[in-house]
Amino acid sequence: MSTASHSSETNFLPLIVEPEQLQEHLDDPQLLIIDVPANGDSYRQGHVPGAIYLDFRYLMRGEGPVPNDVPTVEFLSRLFSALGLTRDTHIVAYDDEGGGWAARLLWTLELIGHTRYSYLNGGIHAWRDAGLEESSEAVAPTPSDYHAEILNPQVLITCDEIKQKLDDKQFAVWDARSKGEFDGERGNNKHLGHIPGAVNMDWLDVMDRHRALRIRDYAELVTELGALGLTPEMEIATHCQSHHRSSFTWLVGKALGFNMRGYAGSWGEWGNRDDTPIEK
Ligand SMILES: O=S(=O)([O-])[S-]
Repeated sequence: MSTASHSSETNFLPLIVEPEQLQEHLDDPQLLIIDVPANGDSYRQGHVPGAIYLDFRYLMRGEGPVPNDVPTVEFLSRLFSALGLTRDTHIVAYDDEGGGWAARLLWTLELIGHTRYSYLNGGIHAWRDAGLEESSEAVAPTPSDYHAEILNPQVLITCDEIKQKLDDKQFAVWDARSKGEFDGERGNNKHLGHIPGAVNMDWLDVMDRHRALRIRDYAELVTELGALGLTPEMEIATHCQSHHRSSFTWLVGKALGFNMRGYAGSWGEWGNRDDTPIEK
């Protein structure tokens, strides 16, 4: 069995890759394109040529008090071996919903120290919008022997850490849920509302609906986030209900140069405990 180590350092594609850029690299042997759609039929209907399919449910633990938590390292080792990850693989992830599940995959890779990755900006919608060729042929992965360990634990933030940091002026919480959930008017949790001091920018508002769900203009986003009190110097925890939508805000924050951490427990944990402060 191989031992855990960070991925190779140099990336041949940027963090956020455009369809045309990806197309130029489709034949690169180090490239592993992963389609992780919200709707399982999306892959069958058409995917980027050579892309393999990943069921998004494998990115969460699926059991225990916080089912949306990170899977065990044993599970992640099996998962990434089945997908064929090696230290030199450059992963490009995308989905059919503007980046939520793709970003959860990339966030998980960052957590295990595999930083050779990109997000296909806008996912399959942008690929289609660019008029590029699609395939409907299923691609089988070539398994590897990948040994996962949590090598970048700071990419994750826990409930207790957030509680301890709430009075820290250099710390902020970006709640990626809808306004209704943030205001405590919607949700199926024991307690509704938000983390005290959190700011709300819905993940959908980060996507450009006129540009096939690509990430909106960076300068505009930085200005809007700044107006909410989020700046690149701060440590920012982001969450939603189960760290799916907020994986995308984590990725976008990272692309903008912010210091982001993902709260995997999210409101599924915070809103169902009795020892967490809540504001409405
Ligand atoms: O998108 S979600 O994790 O909040 S259900």
